[in-house]
Amino acid sequence: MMNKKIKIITTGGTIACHEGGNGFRPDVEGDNLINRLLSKDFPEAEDIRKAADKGEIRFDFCSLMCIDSSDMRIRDQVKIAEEVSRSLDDYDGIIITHGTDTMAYTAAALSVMLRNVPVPVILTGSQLSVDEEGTDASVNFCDSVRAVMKEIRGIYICFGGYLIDGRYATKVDSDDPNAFVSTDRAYIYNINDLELLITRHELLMENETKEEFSFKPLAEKEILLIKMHPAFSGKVLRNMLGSGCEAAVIELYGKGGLPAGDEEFLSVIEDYIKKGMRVFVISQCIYRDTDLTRYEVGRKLLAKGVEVIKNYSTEYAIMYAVSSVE
Ligand SMILES: NC(=O)C[C@H](N)C(=O)O
Repeated sequence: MMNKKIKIITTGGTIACHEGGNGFRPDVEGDNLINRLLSKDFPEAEDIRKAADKGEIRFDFCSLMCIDSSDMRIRDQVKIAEEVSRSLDDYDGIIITHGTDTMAYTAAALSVMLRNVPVPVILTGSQLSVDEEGTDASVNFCDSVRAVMKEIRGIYICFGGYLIDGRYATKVDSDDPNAFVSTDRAYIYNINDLELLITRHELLMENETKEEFSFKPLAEKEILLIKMHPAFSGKVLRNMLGSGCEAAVIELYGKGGLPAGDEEFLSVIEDYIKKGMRVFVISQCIYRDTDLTRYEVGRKLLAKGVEVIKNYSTEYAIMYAVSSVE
C-alpha cells in the first residue's frame, strides 16, 4: 500500500450526533469523531485502522463547524471550499463528513466552485449516528478512505457502498443506508468496482485538455426553485417570479414539459427573461435527460429563452444558477 495523507474536514451531521435533550444534534468533532469511526467496535474498519497504525495512512483533522446540515448555507459551503482549496497541494485526498440532508447541495456547490481538483474530494456521512446500533457511519467513512486510495480525482459523495459524482448526486431516502442516487446512471460507481471509474477517468483525461485547478467562491444569492404540477397556475408563477429572486430553476415534467396550453405560463416566463433574469429548466424525473425539443410543449417554452440543464441534479442546477447570477 502506498503511503497516503488524507485531510478530514468535519462539519457535523447525524454521523456526529447524540441526543441533546431536545432531539438529535451533532456534538462530536475532528479527531474525536474519526477515532470513534475507526475504533475496534467496527470490524469493517480493521484494514484502515491497521494501515493508520502502521503509518501507511496519515490523517490530519479540521473541524470547520458542527451543525445539522439543514443549517448549511452558501457561506458555510464557501468555508468548506476554501479549506479544500488550501489543502489540495498537501494531501492525496480530502474527506468531508457532512449531514446527509444537504450533502448533495454541498457536493454540487463544491463542484461549481472548485474546478479540476487534482485529488479525490469525498463527502460522506450516515443515516445513524456513530454510536447507534447498526450504524452505517464507520462503513461509509472507511469506504471513503478506500476511494481516496485509488487514483481518482474529482468531487464525490461516498454513501451506501457507492461513489457518486457530486454534480449528479441526490438524496432519495430519509432512512435507508442507500440514501443517494445519481440523476444520470453513468455517474455512480459501486465501491467494489472502482476500476470502472478509474478507466473512465483515464479516458476522460486523455481526451481533456488538462485544465488547471481553479476556485471561484459562490456569492450569496436568492434562487427560486419551482416544481411544475397540475394545481399550479401562471398567476401564481408571476407572483413567485416577481418576489425578488435573482434567478429561477423550474423542474418540468418528463423530458421537459409544462402546461403550454395555458398561455399565461409562457408569457410570465418570457416577461421575466426579457427583464434580464435567467430561468434554468430541468426534468423533475429522478433519472433525467432533459430535452425540450422532443415535444411541442417543450419547444414552445424553449423559444422563450430558458436555459436547459440536461442530466445534472436539481441541487447542481441551483448552485449553477447561484454562480450564474451577476
Ligand atoms: N442523516 C443526516 O445526516 C441528517 C441530518 N439531519 C443532517 O443532515 O445533518
